[in-house]
Amino acid sequence: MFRVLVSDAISEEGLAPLCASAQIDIVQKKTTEAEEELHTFDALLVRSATKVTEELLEKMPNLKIIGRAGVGVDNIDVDAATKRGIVVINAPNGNTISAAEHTFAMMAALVRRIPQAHISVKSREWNRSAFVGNELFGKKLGIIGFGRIGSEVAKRARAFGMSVHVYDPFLTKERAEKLGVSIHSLDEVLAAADIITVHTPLTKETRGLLGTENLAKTKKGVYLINCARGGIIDEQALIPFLESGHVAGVALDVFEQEPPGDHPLFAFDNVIVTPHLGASTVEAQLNVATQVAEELLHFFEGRPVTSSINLPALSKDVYEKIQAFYHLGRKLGLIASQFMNIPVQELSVTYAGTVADLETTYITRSLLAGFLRPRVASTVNEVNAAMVAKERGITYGEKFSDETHGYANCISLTVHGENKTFTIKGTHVPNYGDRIVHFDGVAIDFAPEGHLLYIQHQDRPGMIGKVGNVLGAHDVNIATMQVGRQEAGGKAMMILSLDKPVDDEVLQALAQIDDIETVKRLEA
Ligand SMILES: NC(=O)C1=CN([C@@H]2O[C@H](COP(=O)(O)OP(=O)(O)OC[C@H]3O[C@@H](n4cnc5c(N)ncnc54)[C@H](O)[C@@H]3O)[C@@H](O)[C@H]2O)C=CC1
Ligand SMILES: O=C(O)CCC(=O)C(=O)O
Repeated sequence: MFRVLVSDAISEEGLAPLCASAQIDIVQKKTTEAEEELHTFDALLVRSATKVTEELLEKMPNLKIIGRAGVGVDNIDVDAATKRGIVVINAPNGNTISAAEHTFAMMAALVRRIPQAHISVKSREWNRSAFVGNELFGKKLGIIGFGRIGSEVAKRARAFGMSVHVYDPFLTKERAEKLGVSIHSLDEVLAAADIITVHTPLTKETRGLLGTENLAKTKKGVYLINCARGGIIDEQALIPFLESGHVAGVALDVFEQEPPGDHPLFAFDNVIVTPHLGASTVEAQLNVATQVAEELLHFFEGRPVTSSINLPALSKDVYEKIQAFYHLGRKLGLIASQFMNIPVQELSVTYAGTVADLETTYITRSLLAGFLRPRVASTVNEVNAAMVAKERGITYGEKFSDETHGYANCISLTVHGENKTFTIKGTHVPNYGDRIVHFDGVAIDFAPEGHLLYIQHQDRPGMIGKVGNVLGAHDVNIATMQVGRQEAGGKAMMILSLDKPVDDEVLQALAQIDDIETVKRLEA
């Protein structure tokens, strides 16, 4: 049974698939009301009201996934979640249309002074000359940030006969041409636009993007709109530009502090505001709730999630192809880590054959997580493996090669320790399973499963019998045994698969046999 805490107002209809699952127990409460049981939840579902801080995560040690029913994840400490191996997902496009329509509604309201006129008429006034506005037709719209919402705003602007000037450093020429907009530098957009609307995430680069310096570059009489995130337009910096009339009007749906309280901008008649309503439509809320609910179900069923913030995106098709290698990678890392139970500096992974054409980043993350698991006390998985490796000074890299050693695919892991280097190679055989085909310089063939025992010895007659006798005397049954050697009479090894794990006493008894040099327990 998985326990899900829904701590913000999320569409009940959208959550229905989760509620219907017999495997899922849903609790709808604010985190502050669930203090006593926070440690029991596997998943947390939020909108923007819940602040998912490091402190909250500390109280939720069982948490595996955080779902944001919306786009912006700035209310979630994603780094802290990543560090703990918690997957963060969002609903990237469920509210795009609503946010674009709200932006457009704000734009029309701003240039036609609709909110001001509305208040005036309801105050029993009839002052038509006080509310002369501007047409949108023929105006230049500057869009900063041309992702999902920015591009939907552009489509609507073109339908209104506006020309659209875009600044987005990541926008390709092809996409701009397809949507009938022109790409410009930020300065060009600032200088040309009659109306500027921002649609970027709030990042180090975009915080204060429209501050004093850039506001001074805008056209006199410009209108500004922020329906993205508070702080992209610097609220304090706006004040002198509104006082001087340089900025003709501002529409804000979002604020640096939400709720904004008694904000100095509210004193300006030409500043119109809404309380973060961009996504507040029945349709958007149903969409985002349905998207995160479906993703959560996939996650709990062990299927891939497609909208994770802290994992590489993985479609169902790709997941199905890499699944087998993902498990093989995990086993290679796990076995190598136990074999090289010394400090290591570097892991080098080489992919050959069919696996080299797949999304190997995921496989490498899985291998890294397998490698780190015996070494760290906290949770380590593909979400935080790269971060944990970095913290421990372990670097890793991927290579591609043609050397498959006769197999259709081969993953090779070389671990570099201070005075020792170790290589393990594995292959996945469809309908048969994973096989380790090379272990520390010796060609061998065994399944990386269960309780394994590695014995390195001199190649002498009678070794197998001696090992069998010791294990038999300790009531340990051998399921399979594979032997390999570099050359006759030289270094040889046995890999045994046992029905139960062996204790230190058995290891010591085996190590005392003449010609046995090393004995290691390996759990896979
Ligand atoms: N008011 C509301 O209720 C809602 C607000 N939002 C917010 O709207 C914003 C946009 O959302 P989406 O379009 O879905 O995101 P998106 O990720 O599809 O698009 C963001 C765009 O910003 C661009 N960008 C990033 N850094 C930039 C920079 N320094 N300068 C210029 N462009 C930059 C990116 O290349 C990308 O094209 C986000 O902040 C999101 O949180 C989203 C939904 C509802
Ligand atoms: O959940 C909401 O209403 C806010 C939506 C939003 O800002 C977002 O999706 O980024």
